[in-house]
Amino acid sequence: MKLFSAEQIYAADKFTIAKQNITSDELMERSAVQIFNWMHLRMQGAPVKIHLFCGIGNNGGDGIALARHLQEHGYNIAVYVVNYSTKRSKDFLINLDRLKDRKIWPNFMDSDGEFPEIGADDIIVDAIFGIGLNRPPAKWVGKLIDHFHASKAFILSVDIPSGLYMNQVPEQKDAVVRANFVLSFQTPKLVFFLPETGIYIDQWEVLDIGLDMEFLTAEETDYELIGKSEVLPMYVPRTKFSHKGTHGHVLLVGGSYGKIGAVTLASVAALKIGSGLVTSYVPACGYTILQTALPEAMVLTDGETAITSIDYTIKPSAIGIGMGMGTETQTIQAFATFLKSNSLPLVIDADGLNMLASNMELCSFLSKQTVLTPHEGELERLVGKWEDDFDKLAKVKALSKKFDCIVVIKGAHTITVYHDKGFVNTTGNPGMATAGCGDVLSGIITGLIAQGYESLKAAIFGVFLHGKSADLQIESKGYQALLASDVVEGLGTAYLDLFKLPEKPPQQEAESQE
Ligand SMILES: NC(=O)C1=CN([C@@H]2O[C@H](COP(=O)(O)OP(=O)(O)OC[C@H]3O[C@@H](n4cnc5c(N)ncnc54)[C@H](O)[C@@H]3O)[C@@H](O)[C@H]2O)[C@@H](O)CC1
Ligand SMILES: Nc1ncnc2c1ncn2[C@@H]1O[C@H](COP(=O)(O)OP(=O)(O)O)[C@@H](O)[C@H]1O
Ligand SMILES: [K+]
Repeated sequence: MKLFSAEQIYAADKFTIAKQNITSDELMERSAVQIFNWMHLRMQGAPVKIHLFCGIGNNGGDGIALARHLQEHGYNIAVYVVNYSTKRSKDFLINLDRLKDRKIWPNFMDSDGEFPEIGADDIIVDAIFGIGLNRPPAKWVGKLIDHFHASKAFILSVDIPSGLYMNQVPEQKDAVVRANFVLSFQTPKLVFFLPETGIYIDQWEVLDIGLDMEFLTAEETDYELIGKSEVLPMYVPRTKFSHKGTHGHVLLVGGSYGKIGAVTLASVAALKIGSGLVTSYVPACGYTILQTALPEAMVLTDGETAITSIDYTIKPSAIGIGMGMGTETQTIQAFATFLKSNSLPLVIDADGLNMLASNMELCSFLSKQTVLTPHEGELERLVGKWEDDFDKLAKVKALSKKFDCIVVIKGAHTITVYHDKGFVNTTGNPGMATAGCGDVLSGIITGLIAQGYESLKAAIFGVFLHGKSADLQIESKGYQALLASDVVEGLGTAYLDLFKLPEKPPQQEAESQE
């Protein structure tokens, strides 16, 4: 699913209005009806108090139009106009008149007034600011938002939590609505998924307001959200007459005394994701461990407790390097010599990234489209400190372009960046914040590349399957008990899940609840 910028959404509105020969007010009405239907389906006329806080732009207009529908269906509403500016939008005014025609008089709030009482069991509809926010909200609006939070009422945000920008991190962290639920028009927003801005959203859902599909399909976006429908076309099935040689040979180089587990986890993940052969290249202290833990893998050794040179005669189809490798001087030398001579597809993780960060000149020797899989700590060593999430993404894009590499920024929503484009993952859970999960990911990605997946697809698909496996595993194991080995174990079911159809089509599901 594409993640559009505010400019693209405004352009889509304009295009849709012209093509479908409707007015902007009709588009607003569609949006409001969609929100109303969503609420009505769940509330079934319940007499809960609904406080609608509406700004004076189009987001406010949506809220005012919604208030009319709620009132027509007998809901218990209170409407407030958050009068932060005198520049009211045309469609806001049209809807305000319609509300007044029905004898509904909103409370106009400004910097002087008192805030209304809101009960903990009430519902707040947040329609103060939408995607048009372009400067910090006034102080009193920030206080109103504090008042929302203090009430403990359920907050439903229209389109985007008020106070969040589309393309930057908010300056005042407390002047942003923390939404329990966001109903986002047509597409989710990038800020729902970034660590500094995603914290304002518990749950979200997209409402289709019928923006022109032709326009949306043709429009290129900087970011894409990766779900099942995006990765399914990437899947390459096995053929009947394939054999182990068909599915690639992974070479994993890593491990040091006390950290042989890292390369073991990567090796088993590479096998589980489907590579035909796996060779693990470890210091001698890891030989027995690996051969015992993983009889399916072949083992090559060098040095006693850390790798001192990387020499082999096998012909791997992809190489993963760095897991638990350490950063001893001789290991760095071996790593540098290896990079200078290697032209095979490569994945670099953990200490491989640390060695790269302290010797950035080595980046020019990376084979084309090398996959780097840093967590934020490793990333900072590579690109330096960033000001905020947007600055981080800009820095990563610059790195990707400079060295033609793919950067997998690991996190709650892992983002795979290649040149100017980012792919935002939707699977995974906090159970994965446990030792070794990153090693598993590097084994998965290397294993997919070895099987013939292009490096970018391997990174995107691998990140998806890694998170999906963990999502399926926590259903029986819970968050706390999840181990990296469980994520490896679940890879088979993650593959199978790709082909699972929803039990009922969503439409039917919705109808049957009515
Ligand atoms: N395609 C869509 O997604 C549609 C979106 N609609 C709604 O339209 C919204 C966008 O509406 P607008 O562009 O009117 O913008 P908003 O309603 O988000 O913002 C209000 C206006 O206030 C001004 N403003 C921004 N920051 C301010 C601040 N801190 N203090 C005072 N004034 C400030 C801006 O100039 C802006 O025009 C969407 O979020 C959505 O709710 C729908 O009504 C129609 C279709
Ligand atoms: N809260 C979370 N939600 C989703 N995924 C997570 C979360 N925390 C960690 N992960 C995932 O788990 C993996 C952890 O990797 P990493 O930090 O390198 O661990 P390690 O070095 O122990 O292997 C990454 O793929 C990351 O995206
Ligand atoms: K809002």
